[in-house]
Amino acid sequence: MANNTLVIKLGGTLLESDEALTALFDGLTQFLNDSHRPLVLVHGGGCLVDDLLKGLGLKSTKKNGLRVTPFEHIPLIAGALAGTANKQMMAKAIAHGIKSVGFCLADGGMCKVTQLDPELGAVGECQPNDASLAQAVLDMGCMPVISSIGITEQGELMNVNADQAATAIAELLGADLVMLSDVSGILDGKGQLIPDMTQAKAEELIAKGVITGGMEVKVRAALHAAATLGRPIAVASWRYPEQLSSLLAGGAVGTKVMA
Ligand SMILES: Nc1ncnc2c1ncn2[C@@H]1O[C@H](COP(=O)(O)OP(=O)(O)O)[C@@H](O)[C@H]1O
Ligand SMILES: CC(=O)N[C@@H](CCC(=O)OP(=O)(O)O)C(=O)O
Repeated sequence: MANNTLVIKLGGTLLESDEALTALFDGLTQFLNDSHRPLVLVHGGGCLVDDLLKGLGLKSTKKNGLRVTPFEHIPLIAGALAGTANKQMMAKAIAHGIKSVGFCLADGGMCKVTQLDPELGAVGECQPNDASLAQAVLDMGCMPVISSIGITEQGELMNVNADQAATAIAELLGADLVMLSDVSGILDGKGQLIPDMTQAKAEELIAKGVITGGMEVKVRAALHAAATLGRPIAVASWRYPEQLSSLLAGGAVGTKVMA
């Protein structure tokens, strides 16, 4: 049987606008009604973490797009991502009549998470592991809503970049992957949308400093998923929900990342 599961990664800045979040869920509801495809959401929430840490007078830095996460910050970050962000996404789903279940990467052993680099602190690297819980939830007609908090085999909480988490979940389920961010796709040095992205082109633009920070992490994650899943990964905006059905039908919206 063909697997037509779709994983959508939602960038956290979406949570800063209730209007944009509602419009996006209107589009998702329409998509679910029209296509009846199993849908999984993986979400970020970096902006919520920024606000929380700033409010508490704590400094937070990023290294190559990844948040340096001192172990004393991880309970707060887990609260913002697996708590606030996850439940705000679920709340919007429920208000749209979409039955959903909120998870982190550790639930049911979905993903194996290990510490990425001691210099980054409690930052995790994520591998797909056990699909049975997510699949059972999809088979029940519910939508998994997954945050990027993971737990190591030693029982330590880890902060995983949400693009890397979405890639692992798409690989776990053999699903299509669409990454929705606050930009219309990958942009060139003049701010113009690049319709197609390959590994070679990405390396060139990263070396030139055109693709930086969070987008560098996203592009590398998308290239990884495109290679392992053998299909293009879309990077597009959550700002234009009216383009969602065309995008989800494989139309030319945003950037198509190919291995
Ligand atoms: N070449 C590029 N094209 C588009 N965005 C870029 C590029 N280089 C850096 N960026 C930055 O990457 C951001 C998107 O990454 P990120 O903030 O991690 O998004 P999200 O939270 O949606 O995952 C953009 O808002 C932009 O500031
Ligand atoms: C390690 C790391 O960088 N973790 C991210 C997790 C959240 C995230 O990726 O959120 P967005 O998708 O909204 O950017 C962070 O702490 O910001």
